[in-house]
Amino acid sequence: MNRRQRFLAACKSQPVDRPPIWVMRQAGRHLPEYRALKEKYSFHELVQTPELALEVTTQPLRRYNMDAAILFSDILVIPEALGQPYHFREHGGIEMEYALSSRADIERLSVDAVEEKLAYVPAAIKLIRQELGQERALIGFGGSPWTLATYMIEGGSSKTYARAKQMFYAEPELFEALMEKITAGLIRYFETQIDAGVDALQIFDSWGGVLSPDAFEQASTKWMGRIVEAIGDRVPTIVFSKGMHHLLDPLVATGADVLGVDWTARLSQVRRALPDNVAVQGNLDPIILNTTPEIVRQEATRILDDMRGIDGHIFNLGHGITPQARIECMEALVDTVTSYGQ
Ligand SMILES: Cc1c2[nH]c(c1CCC(=O)O)Cc1[nH]c(c(CCC(=O)O)c1C)Cc1[nH]c(c(CCC(=O)O)c1C)Cc1[nH]c(c(C)c1CCC(=O)O)C2
Repeated sequence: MNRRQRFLAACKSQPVDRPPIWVMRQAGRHLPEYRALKEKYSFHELVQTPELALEVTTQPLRRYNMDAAILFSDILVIPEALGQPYHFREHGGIEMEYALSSRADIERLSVDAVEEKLAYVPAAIKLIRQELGQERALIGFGGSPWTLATYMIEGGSSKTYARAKQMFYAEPELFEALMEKITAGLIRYFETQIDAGVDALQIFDSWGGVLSPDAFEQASTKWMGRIVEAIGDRVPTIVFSKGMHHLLDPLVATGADVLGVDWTARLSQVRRALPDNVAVQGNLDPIILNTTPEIVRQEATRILDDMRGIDGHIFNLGHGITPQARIECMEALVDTVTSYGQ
């Protein structure tokens, strides 16, 4: 069983020799070689130039013996392709060029140019696929419609999500019109990723956790379910809804093969509460990677022991790695998981 096969088997809850591992946001600021590239190129240049996206995607694989690569890109390329560009704030966080507020703003968004505007993505995927061969899995991704809507309605990163929630509750028709457009754009985007050669797709529902249970179904999982249905069985799907492991029914109803789980839940309990054919991905607290290799080994082993003998586990963090993560800690993590049980 090679690394790609191990990853794909775990996605389908089939038995594997050990859990496959990859790390959310594995490419990026914790790597000195990424920071060196950022001296020369902007984030947008890295994302939009296939050769540079290939380089950044494969940087973590050269250091760590990971089972899967994740395409280097961002969830915000979809709002950008629909007509709402993004930038970075001086002191962290996202700033959209404007905030959506009226029907006219939403009508102006167009899904027609998604393939053309994001043509650099399949181009990068083909290069990465060539480099990885069939040895390691390649994961494509996008944001969930709800998570993207928060950036689009708030006009950037938000602490309260008040404007997005207000539109959902008080202007349901407007909200639906926006969600229809985002979802249609995402489906076209995911299809181009599949055609270009990704092995699996992850939907990042990073801000699902700010919603009430009923709103979570209406504003988030309903739309993710449409996307999963459109993807069908062409590639496995992973839905990561941060902070939502207490609402497994709507997450299972999306039809996803794998559910991402954050660090606040005991993974074996979540897995046991799920149907046999729904796997879990997670769930080390990312902050542990800022401590010491000894602590990382101890905490990763706790998760591995907890999941011992249970099929359908992809090892990952409970959310993205932080820029402060130490290389020695990442090495210890990957070593602990890849040598487990041998
Ligand atoms: C919410 C979200 C975004 N982008 C993403 C999410 C969902 C994942 C999550 O919940 O963690 C997803 C994402 N963003 C990036 C990836 C690359 C693939 C990977 O290695 O996982 C992925 C999967 C690169 C990136 N995306 C970004 C960086 C850092 C850019 C830099 O080099 O400064 C990277 C490597 C920028 C980004 N993009 C976004 C934010 C909030 C930021 C940070 C802004 C800041 O505070 O500086 C939006």
